[in-house]
Amino acid sequence: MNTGAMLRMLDRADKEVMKLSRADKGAVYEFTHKFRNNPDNPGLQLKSLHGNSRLMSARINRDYRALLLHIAERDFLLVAVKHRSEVYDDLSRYAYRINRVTGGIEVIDLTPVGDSIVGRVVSADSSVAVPSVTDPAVADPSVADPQPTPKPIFDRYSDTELVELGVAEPLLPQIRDLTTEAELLELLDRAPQLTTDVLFALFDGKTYDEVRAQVTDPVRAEEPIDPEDFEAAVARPATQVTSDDEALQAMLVESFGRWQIFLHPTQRKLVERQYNGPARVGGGPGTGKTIVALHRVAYLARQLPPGVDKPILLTTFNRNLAADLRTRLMALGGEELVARVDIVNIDRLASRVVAEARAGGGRRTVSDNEVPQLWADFLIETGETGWEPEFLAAEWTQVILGQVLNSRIDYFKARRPNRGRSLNRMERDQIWRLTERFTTWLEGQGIWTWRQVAERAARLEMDRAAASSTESSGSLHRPRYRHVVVDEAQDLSAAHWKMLRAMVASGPDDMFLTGDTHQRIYDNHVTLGSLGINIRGRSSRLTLSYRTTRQILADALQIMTGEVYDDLDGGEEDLAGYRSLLRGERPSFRGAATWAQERDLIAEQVHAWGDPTDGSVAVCVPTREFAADVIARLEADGLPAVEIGPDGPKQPDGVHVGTMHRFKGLEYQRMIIAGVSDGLIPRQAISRYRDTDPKRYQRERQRDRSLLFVAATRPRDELVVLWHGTPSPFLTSRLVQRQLP
Ligand SMILES: Nc1ncnc2c1ncn2[C@@H]1O[C@H](COP(=O)(O)OP(=O)(O)OP(=O)(O)O)[C@@H](O)[C@H]1O
Repeated sequence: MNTGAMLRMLDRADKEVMKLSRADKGAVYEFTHKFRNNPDNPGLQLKSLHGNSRLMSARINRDYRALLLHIAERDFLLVAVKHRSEVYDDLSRYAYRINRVTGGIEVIDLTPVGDSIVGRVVSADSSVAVPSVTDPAVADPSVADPQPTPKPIFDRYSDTELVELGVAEPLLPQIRDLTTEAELLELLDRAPQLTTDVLFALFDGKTYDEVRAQVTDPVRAEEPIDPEDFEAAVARPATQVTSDDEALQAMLVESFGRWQIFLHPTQRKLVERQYNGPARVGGGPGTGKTIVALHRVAYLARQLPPGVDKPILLTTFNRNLAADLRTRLMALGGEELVARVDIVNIDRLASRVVAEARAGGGRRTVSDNEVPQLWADFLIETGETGWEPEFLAAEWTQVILGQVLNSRIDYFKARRPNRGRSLNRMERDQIWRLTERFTTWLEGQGIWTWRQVAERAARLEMDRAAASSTESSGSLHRPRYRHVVVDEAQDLSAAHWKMLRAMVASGPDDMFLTGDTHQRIYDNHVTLGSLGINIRGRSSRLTLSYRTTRQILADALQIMTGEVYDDLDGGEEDLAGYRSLLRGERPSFRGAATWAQERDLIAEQVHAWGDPTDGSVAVCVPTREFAADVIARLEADGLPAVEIGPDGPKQPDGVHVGTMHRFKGLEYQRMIIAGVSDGLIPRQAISRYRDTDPKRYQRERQRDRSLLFVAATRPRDELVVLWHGTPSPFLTSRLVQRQLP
């Protein structure tokens, strides 16, 4: 007879466990092991707490008891780890139920709010509302004058309204009494996830309807909920549990990252859904898009038949991001998972395709930044006049290569969005002929650009896919992958997308894309629908940031004020509902008279933080020259400084210093963004397009704004923004006026 049992852990319990001493954690590990082998083991003293209720306790060691919820015959959920005195003291403290909105299990600790020390020491001043991008003037609750008899925070909403949003009913009496942010935080520290999400969003000034649409609806169960069916409830995404016993044990022993174990219900739903075609997950920085992409890969891998091939492609924009994906996927699923996944950055994938077809002809690949200069050289050498090299470079990369145009006729018909001046047929004919001569000229020099490689790879893959559709099944030309997962999707070009589309057969779960157009830092704008990637009806958004504090988010969103962003498919996207449950200091803003003085401020700030050299602090600057200056300044003070290169920081320790592009995908505890001055951010060089090519000007400006936004959303706890001379126009007057004397 099988005496074993299933034991999963509810997400809130792991927070308690992680606070235990090493020895007690070890005891929890022992306990879970024994329990899974045989819950009836007399040493475990498993017993019901509420008479015939589902709530049970079991002995972990002399001091600690496990609080368990009995789900089914031999299926248990570890809901809390408590000191033994607490477990028997007052059982009316605990309520458990199935949430009527999400269908997930919630175990609620009903200890009254208000008596704790936290409630008294957190000052009301530290509350900062996160404004929405479109409405930066959202009321800040901290501004309200304190009343002699404070007004309950949520008195505008009836019980029914709150319950409809998914708030846990047993907490309603306590919620009614909340009058300060400190009390709210204390309550939310132990409230179920959805209650926390809803109350915070309301507190931040979101309307009832916004909260329903942005917070509640994404986690609403699709099927009717039976409030007594705990077996069904434990399987729903809304019940945040360890996925399996091994994960629970691994977490205790190896202190796994929380992200490896607990997905937010919204994240889990997206990971485990079956999609009828390409799906896209958007969302602001730090909302776990990469985490979702990684879990999606693991989920898809679990459905694969056994084999030694790599039917899943996991790709992203650049090399260091791909390396990071590999490390994180390894942490998530080990060798076995990584063995089934091809992890490669997009340009490398394209050059692999080209190399395999021997289509490169031994050419050296040069950076796309060199293209304008190459055009200039070509025009001088050939004596061609009449066109600006800049214009031709952009036309060639964005329209001809960008859209993988096959022929002159295709170019005549091509749409040229965002290209400024229009071209008649004769002009197009001239440009087409010039580009043909230009590519032959490049070939003569033994070079080509990454965009050309991508275009060539796309063409090869499209030909390959066309060949496979005309051949009988079992041919050599089977699609390369069964599933394609793309992170940082906002930065891929049309040619990249055409290549990817051709690499996987259209069908359920073929493509899964994560990305945020607010963080687009390369000049690639696409409409996926026109590239054969139809995400209509399969597009979702994550809104809860796990990385930065509400205070940092609020200021980062100010940087984005007034700009309009696309949704990769011809529509618009905003950051509505973007929020965080973390809190900290407000970022500080400070101007210096000169760059030399600003460097002194950087050094001063790092000293004020206690000179940490463990890689937890970074300085972000606009150019490499500035990076070199900062490194020299810090080193002059005896602080080891490390440059962030294309593959990430050159070593883990020291103060990391890098240009804005390098910060994509990185996270720090504290950061300084320096050189946020007018003329540097946005770059002075783009002002020449203001009159000659306003659309380009707009695009380049948006790109620089996104770079600043990406940088501002990397720190977890503290952010300092510095400039010299006039501050960047991206810093709103509200931010600049906050500067310290
Ligand atoms: N469910 C989760 N539980 C715990 N931590 C999480 C969870 N989801 C995400 N995180 C953490 O939040 C941080 C941001 O996650 P991630 O890098 O996936 O966000 P992102 O949306 O891809 O960000 P960006 O757009 O800035 O690249 C990481 O430190 C990650 O470990």
